[in-house]
Amino acid sequence: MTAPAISVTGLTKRFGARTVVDGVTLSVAKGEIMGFLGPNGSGKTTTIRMMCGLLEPDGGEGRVLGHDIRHERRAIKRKVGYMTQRFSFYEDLTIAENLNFVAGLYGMKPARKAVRDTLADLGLTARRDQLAGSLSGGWKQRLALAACIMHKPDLLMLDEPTAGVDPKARREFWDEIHALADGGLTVLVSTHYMDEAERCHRIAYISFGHLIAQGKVPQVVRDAGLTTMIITGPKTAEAARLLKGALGVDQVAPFGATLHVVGTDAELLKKTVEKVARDTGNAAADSETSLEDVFIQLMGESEDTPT
Ligand SMILES: Nc1ncnc2c1ncn2[C@@H]1O[C@H](COP(=O)(O)OP(=O)(O)OP(=O)(O)O)[C@@H](O)[C@H]1O
Repeated sequence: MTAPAISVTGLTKRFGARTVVDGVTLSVAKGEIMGFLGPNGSGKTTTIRMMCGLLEPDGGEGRVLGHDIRHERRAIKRKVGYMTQRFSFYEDLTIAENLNFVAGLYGMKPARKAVRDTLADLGLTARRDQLAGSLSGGWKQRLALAACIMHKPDLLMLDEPTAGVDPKARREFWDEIHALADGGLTVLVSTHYMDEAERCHRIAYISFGHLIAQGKVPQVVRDAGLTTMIITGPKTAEAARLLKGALGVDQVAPFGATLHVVGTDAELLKKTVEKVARDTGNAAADSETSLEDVFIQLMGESEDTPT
């Protein structure tokens, strides 16, 4: 078996008196796409920065691409492509000029060939002379990705790469990520989008610096142990009012003309939902629990027990 691309245990980081990453243990196989999820400020970026060799951990240890995360940070940095949340280019330079600049930063020789190959790999050749500032959100992300993979990294760290990008461009971006992973690149990607989480091979969920769930998406959904029911009919708003805070009900959310109701105690939930549906002249039915239901639940639970 080949060594994992990432294998870290007990990763911890403190800023002043605050522990923002607390004992994170994570393993990512070569060629795997690992999704990193969690509320704002939960410690995703900080964890990514420790694993890229950009930030020294206060506790924990591990290896990334075979290098020690404490003592071989330079070697890690060379082999990682890191797309930060606010990736920026020179807006008044063309796509090709921006990539040329990045090739120069990495000391790539011959730069012209590296740029030409990267443009071709990411379908940017036809736009090579377009000014970066005039690109749509989707093409900007593609240019950012091009800049991150030009030096042929073995590991790609993407921090919310598609924030604010439309669904079609996001889908194309993800097709690209999968193509890169098929070629052996390992990808760790943080996101707030459920559809993107579902496109990862595995996901890890972090809350208040703690890793509280990880696995394949169906496994994470199963492990959450939730039951979901839907209510449909003419009076879903009235049903929602009655269900909020009712026995056995943890979440109530309208989705178009239906109401999703989620709880941890299946029996109690069913009893309450069926009664409310009857009383309001609506219909109740069993439904599938979604990943979003699970994340909302995890967020709620961790709010109750902050560390
Ligand atoms: N250099 C720093 N100094 C002090 N506090 C910091 C520093 N970097 C991050 N933090 C704090 O650490 C916590 C975790 O931040 P981090 O950026 O890792 O979270 P995140 O999960 O990536 O959030 P988001 O989804 O909003 O990007 C936040 O409360 C943040 O304010």
